[in-house]
Amino acid sequence: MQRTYDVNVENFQPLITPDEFKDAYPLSTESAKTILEGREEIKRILSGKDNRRLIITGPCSVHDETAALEYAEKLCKLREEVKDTFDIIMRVYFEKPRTSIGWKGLINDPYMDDSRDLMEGLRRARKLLLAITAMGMPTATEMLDPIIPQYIAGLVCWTAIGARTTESQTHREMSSGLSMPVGFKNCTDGALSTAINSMIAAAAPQSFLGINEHGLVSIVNTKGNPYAHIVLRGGKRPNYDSVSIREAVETLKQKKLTQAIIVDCSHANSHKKYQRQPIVWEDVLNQILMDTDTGHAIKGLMLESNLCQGSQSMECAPEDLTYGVSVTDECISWETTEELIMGAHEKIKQHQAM
Ligand SMILES: O=C[C@H](O)[C@H](O)COP(=O)(O)O
Ligand SMILES: C=C(OP(=O)(O)O)C(=O)O
Repeated sequence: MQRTYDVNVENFQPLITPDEFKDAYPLSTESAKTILEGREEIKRILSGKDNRRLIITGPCSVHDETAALEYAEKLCKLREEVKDTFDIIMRVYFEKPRTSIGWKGLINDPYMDDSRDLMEGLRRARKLLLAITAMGMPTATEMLDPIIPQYIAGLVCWTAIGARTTESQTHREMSSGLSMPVGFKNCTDGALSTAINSMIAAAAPQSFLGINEHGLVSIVNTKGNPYAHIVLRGGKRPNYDSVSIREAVETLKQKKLTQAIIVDCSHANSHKKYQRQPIVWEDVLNQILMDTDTGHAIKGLMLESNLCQGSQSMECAPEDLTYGVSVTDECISWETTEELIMGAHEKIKQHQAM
């Protein structure tokens, strides 16, 4: 009889189980300390127990581990310098959600040649997260595939659910079981309601299908994630201005949700132009310095930043790419990043001394 299932599947390639994988690339004591302390600091900031703000900064996507490590080293030093005012977390993004098609990130296609060696991608992602957390740098990523967390989520301090998946039940269920605070982006058209509904769904206990650490397909029963929050990234129009932030605060209040907002200075808030990120940054910083309840609700800022500014096309061979330049969205340079963060640190210090 003609097959009625898997008609469009080319083949299945079994993976090693999450526990075998974690045994091969184990968590060190230093990394465990960074992750556990990093998550606690984020929770304290989101809940208002710590007055500092979060800065989630780093490349739009990691495609070159050497450049990511160089960035992490610089960021570690900066993190130490501004630790009185900010808690810096590094964007270490391996999964890229595409509007239609395109490179889906280091895990999906680590050789960037469409060979799609996911096992190698997972290995490289885990090794990089281990190296970055061993330096003492807390990590942020976007979780897209619902199986991947079993392989790497133990090394992540903050997770985003992106604008393209914020309305997805699968991602809300997954978030309800994740071990770290999860930020839900508003959806691509700018509607807040999808992210607000996500926060409610993620905070609730859920039951769904997943895999356990032995790789067994299982019913996953979760407790709910108490640290789900909203990330404003713009939509049809930017939403970092004080009127938009006020609207978000009022909506969170009405729904009796924690008034904790992270503003993404990139994406639709900057029309994906790296030159506009500093404009958004300064505006949001001024709102924070206003000491109003909207300013207090802004718990963090996100930057897309790399060693060098701009972006490059992936049309050339991977070895011909320019070092330290994004292959996905445009990023600000390291120099601009340092200038923005140091400038904000000084302004907050002066404000506190007044
Ligand atoms: O952050 C990255 C991109 O904005 C996201 O992956 C969508 O990219 P695309 O619209 O180029 O596919
Ligand atoms: C894809 C991203 O953002 P968004 O979901 O807001 O487009 C991202 O931060 O890499």
